[in-house]
Amino acid sequence: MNKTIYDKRNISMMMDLYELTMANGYMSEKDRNDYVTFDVFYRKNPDIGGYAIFAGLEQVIEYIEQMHFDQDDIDYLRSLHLFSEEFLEYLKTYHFKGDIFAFKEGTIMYPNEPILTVHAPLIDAQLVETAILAEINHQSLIATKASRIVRAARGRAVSDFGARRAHNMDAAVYGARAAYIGGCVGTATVLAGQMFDIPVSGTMAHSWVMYQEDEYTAFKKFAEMYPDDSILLIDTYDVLNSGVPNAIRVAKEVLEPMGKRLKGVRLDSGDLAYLSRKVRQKLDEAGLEDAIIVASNSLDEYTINSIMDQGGCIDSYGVGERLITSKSDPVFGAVYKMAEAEKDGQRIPKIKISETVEKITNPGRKKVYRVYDEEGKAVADLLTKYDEKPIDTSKRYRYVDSKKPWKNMHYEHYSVKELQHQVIKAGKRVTNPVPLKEIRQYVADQIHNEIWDSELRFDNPHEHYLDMSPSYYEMKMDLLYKSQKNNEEED
Ligand SMILES: Nc1ncnc2c1ncn2[C@@H]1O[C@H](COP(=O)(O)OP(=O)(O)OP(=O)(O)O)[C@@H](O)[C@H]1O
Ligand SMILES: O=P(O)(O)OC[C@H]1O[C@H](OP(=O)(O)OP(=O)(O)O)[C@H](O)[C@@H]1O
Ligand SMILES: O=C(O)c1cccnc1
Repeated sequence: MNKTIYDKRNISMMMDLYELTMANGYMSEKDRNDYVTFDVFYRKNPDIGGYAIFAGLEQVIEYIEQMHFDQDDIDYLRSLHLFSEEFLEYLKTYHFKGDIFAFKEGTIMYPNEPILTVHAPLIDAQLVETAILAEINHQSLIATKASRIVRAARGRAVSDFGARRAHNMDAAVYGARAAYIGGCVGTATVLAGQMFDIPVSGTMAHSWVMYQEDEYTAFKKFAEMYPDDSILLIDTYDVLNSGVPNAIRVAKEVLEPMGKRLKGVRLDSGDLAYLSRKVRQKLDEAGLEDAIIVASNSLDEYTINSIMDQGGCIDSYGVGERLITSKSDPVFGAVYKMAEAEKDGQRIPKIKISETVEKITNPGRKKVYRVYDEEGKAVADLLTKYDEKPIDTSKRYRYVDSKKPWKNMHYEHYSVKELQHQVIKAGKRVTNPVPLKEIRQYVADQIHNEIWDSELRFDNPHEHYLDMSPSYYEMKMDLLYKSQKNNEEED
């Protein structure tokens, strides 16, 4: 079989040109083998929500481990007339040499905390920026959207129907992965099912009904072929006057004589709350109480919430375009910022100052903890310096609320969990891939057991606290003060 351009491409080249032009420049830095630290973080939750889900880590690890440049790549880069021969030679044997620490995939996360940290020689740390951000931004966005949609469905199943509306094939397949992590029960996308062991399912398209001489024949042929698995699309002509009566007739005339039950029907247009109630009534009257009603048509958490409020009788939602593109808020916005650089054996914290307070970064290598109350609810996240002594939870702990730093604040009767774990050591993975089902369960467990309800609500959710240890806060303030002083001296 011919290899397509998709299979032949070298994903190591999936980076912005400036990563390479900077790396080429770093070749002549005498300290280029010293380590630097970059943090990945994001600034606001999608859809003005109260949380997000960290997804895409496995693809980051795979990218890092495979990094290499083939002769074709070197030839192409040479043709750009931007790079020294020394740099091109260096790329020929390139592999990533640094360390990566990250939240476990599926961890609930909040703005402005380091969800992934790269600690690596300067060139290595720079080259991986684009791919890390692309993977984390995409899958975290879709996992978060899926989680919102699944919660709106209040226990009804949600399936990913998005492939055809995704921005391309990768977006469809990795989007299906992320949607499953976020709580979808499965996907219609066969390649995603095959690649990631996600349950696949489906119904039928309007073309099946339109191609046959009439709706009844279409339903009959399908039911004969798939007697255990027929979900009949009932809205091609007239849901209540034709679709439902034909579905009931097939259940009675075709399936019952085979000893089978009709699995269900699908609605794909009209007022889904009203129609589903009517359809339910008619199916029940015909003794088909166990037949399910699937609904689709440009659904998202807002329409599903509304349909649920209206008493819609829908057992399963198929959600496509608004999930796979996160249509209502399509940019996750995670960034990659330098936090620290080593020079002559000294660790120097770096801070990015901005006129906008939200854009001032959290400097230095750090640790991030989730703090739990006695009931196991996550009350806050906490940043400390990397080398602070471990937190002794038998004692009350003084922290700084960075929005109200003058207040004297303490945690009492609490426990903590460190959120970052090493996933790459000297360029090699040090954690096994986690089965997707486990990641999905981990997300569900946090949502059901750990997260405050006030963070889960769609309107005006509670903003999760990001606290700081006193010495971390002091270090940040000191850097801000020094940088202001330097600026004043320059003026
Ligand atoms: N009862 C309902 N409450 C809230 N939203 C609904 C309800 N029923 C359907 N919707 C949503 O309203 C929108 C209706 O869109 P649209 O007008 O395109 O559908 P339609 O009437 O079925 O037309 P078409 O046949 O072209 O799909 C969809 O996003 C659908 O999910
Ligand atoms: O609306 P979404 O959330 O994106 O869900 C996927 C949509 O894709 C299909 O429609 P399409 O018109 O592509 O094909 P069809 O003829 O099978 O309805 C399906 O019927 C859904 O309406
Ligand atoms: O199986 C279905 O019903 C389906 C799958 C993808 C898109 N729309 C519908």
